[in-house]
Amino acid sequence: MGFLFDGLDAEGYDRKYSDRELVRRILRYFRPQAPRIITAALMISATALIEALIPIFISRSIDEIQTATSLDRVGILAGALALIACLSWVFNLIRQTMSVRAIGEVVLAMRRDAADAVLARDLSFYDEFPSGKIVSRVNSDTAAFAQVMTLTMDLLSRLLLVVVLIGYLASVSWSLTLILLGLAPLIISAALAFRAIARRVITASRRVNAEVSNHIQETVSGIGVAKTFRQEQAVYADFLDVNQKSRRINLRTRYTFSSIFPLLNLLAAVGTALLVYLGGQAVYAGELTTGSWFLFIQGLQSFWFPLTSIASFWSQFQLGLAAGERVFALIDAEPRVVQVDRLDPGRLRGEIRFSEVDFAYKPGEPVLRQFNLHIKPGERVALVGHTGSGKSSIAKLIARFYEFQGGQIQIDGYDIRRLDLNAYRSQLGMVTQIPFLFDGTVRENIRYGRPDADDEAVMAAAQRVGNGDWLSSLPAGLDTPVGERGSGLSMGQRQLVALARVLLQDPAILILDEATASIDPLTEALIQEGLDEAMRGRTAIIIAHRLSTVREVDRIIVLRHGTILEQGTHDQLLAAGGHYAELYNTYFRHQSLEYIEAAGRRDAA
Ligand SMILES: Nc1ncnc2c1ncn2[C@@H]1O[C@H](COP(=O)(O)OP(=O)(O)OP(=O)(O)O)[C@@H](O)[C@H]1O
Repeated sequence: MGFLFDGLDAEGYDRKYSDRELVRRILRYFRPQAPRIITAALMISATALIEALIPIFISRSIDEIQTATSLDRVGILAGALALIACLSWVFNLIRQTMSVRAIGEVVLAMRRDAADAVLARDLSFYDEFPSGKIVSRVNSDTAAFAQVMTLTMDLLSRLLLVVVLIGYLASVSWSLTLILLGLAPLIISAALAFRAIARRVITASRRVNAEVSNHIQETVSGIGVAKTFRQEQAVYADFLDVNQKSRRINLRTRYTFSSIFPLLNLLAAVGTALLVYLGGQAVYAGELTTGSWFLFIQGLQSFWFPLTSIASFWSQFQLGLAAGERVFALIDAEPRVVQVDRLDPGRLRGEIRFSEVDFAYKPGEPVLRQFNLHIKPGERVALVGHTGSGKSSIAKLIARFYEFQGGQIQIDGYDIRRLDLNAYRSQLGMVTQIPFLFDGTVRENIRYGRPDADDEAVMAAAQRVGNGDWLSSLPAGLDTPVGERGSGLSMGQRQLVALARVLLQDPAILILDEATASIDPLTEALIQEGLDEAMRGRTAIIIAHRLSTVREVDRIIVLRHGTILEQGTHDQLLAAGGHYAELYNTYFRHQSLEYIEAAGRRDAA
């Protein structure tokens, strides 16, 4: 039942499917599994039939033994029972294998579609929807759906057994069958009531368990900060509190479970007593054989499980469908970045033109308004401006991560919307502030830039960054593992790997978000060399944070609130004494050698 409360929060891309549409969609996944499902269904029917035979045979033996003159018949009945049990085992095995396989394949196909859809989504989708929830849809929701499908198969087989038994019982005694059927609503309503209670306590228990896990995760990930501020005791006390609460609630859950389910058994016992009493009277009056009496008592037992399951089945089935619906909604979420054509532009020259571009992440909150910018092939452009001025947004639009609402963006004269995204992005290199490295070796991470590159090409790219001097600082050279998200490397080393990766990729356009974090001077020099190498011969757009960069580029574009305030070289802009000069004084100047030397002299004085 673990899935019952997973990922139930609604998301913006959620939609309601009509029942028909939902069923049609589910059936489409099951269609390729038709042979397995049909086999399973046949096995379910066969098992139900022969399992119904077991109590019938036993009841017959009871009757036979009273009038038997020899034990032969009883022996035959016992043999038949053993045979039925074996057959039932075989049928069950086939059914389980078939249904597990069919459902497994369906889940595989759903997960594949969901993963495809997630990978195809543009970045705006990930901004809006937390990755944890997307993961939960691909993972838990598909599992929940599978669980419900398995449950449905099980229940169907049980129900079929009940139908066969009831049919037989009715032919033996109408009145007792009616009593048995009369107990059904009682059992179902009791089971429903108990289920409601169970659900409440389970919810509380799940919440508190999640709280405990969260607490542990937060404590472990923030342990460095806690230690720095000597807060270990407080963290420990908080944890004890949460743990105490968890113990209380989990105990209550256990008590509830251990008290309500025996109550259900009590109800079953009352029903049995009733049948024993009335059946006994009928046997006494000669209206019923002893064997049939036993059959009714046994019938209640077979009745019991499916009825309590039916009570909970419907809501579980709904939850399973809802899980399926959530997965379909994820698969069907409309992409916002839509290409209207698949033009392969060949090797790009790297010309970029924004004409009257309007862009907003959210309706009503424009970031760029009728924005114009022309970057020549091979030009090095630095974007500068205060935080929130729109630098990254321009880079993201060039990378086609987001859809813009008005105007046009052209790459080498082609409308960006008409390009084949794969072909285009293969010529677009990106180095982010905190480069994302995948768990693996440095070599694998560099090769990510061009998966078909051989070892020599990878090594050559690594050597082009700072003459390869940085490789000696890695314990196992290119084979050094980078750890999860690159955590095993220093920030500077990660930047160097990212630069080598982009050199191997050899893009026509390079987008670079310079790191703001300070790095030791040696690594900084290596990065600078790597950067120069990476920018050579291609168009480069740099979200600049370093003085050395802004001094080097062909053009600095100064942004404020999504508009270009001024542009030119470092010297031109300084001389103009405008916003850049102001930025320089507050942001870049302290990085200059003259400033650092003057500060040194002041400190010494
Ligand atoms: N994913 C997003 N969703 C919604 N709004 C966003 C998103 N990213 C940026 N914005 C908003 O768009 C505006 C421009 O942001 P942008 O990231 O382009 O600025 P920036 O100049 O790159 O800033 P920084 O130097 O801090 O990275 C800001 O007002 C910001 O709040």
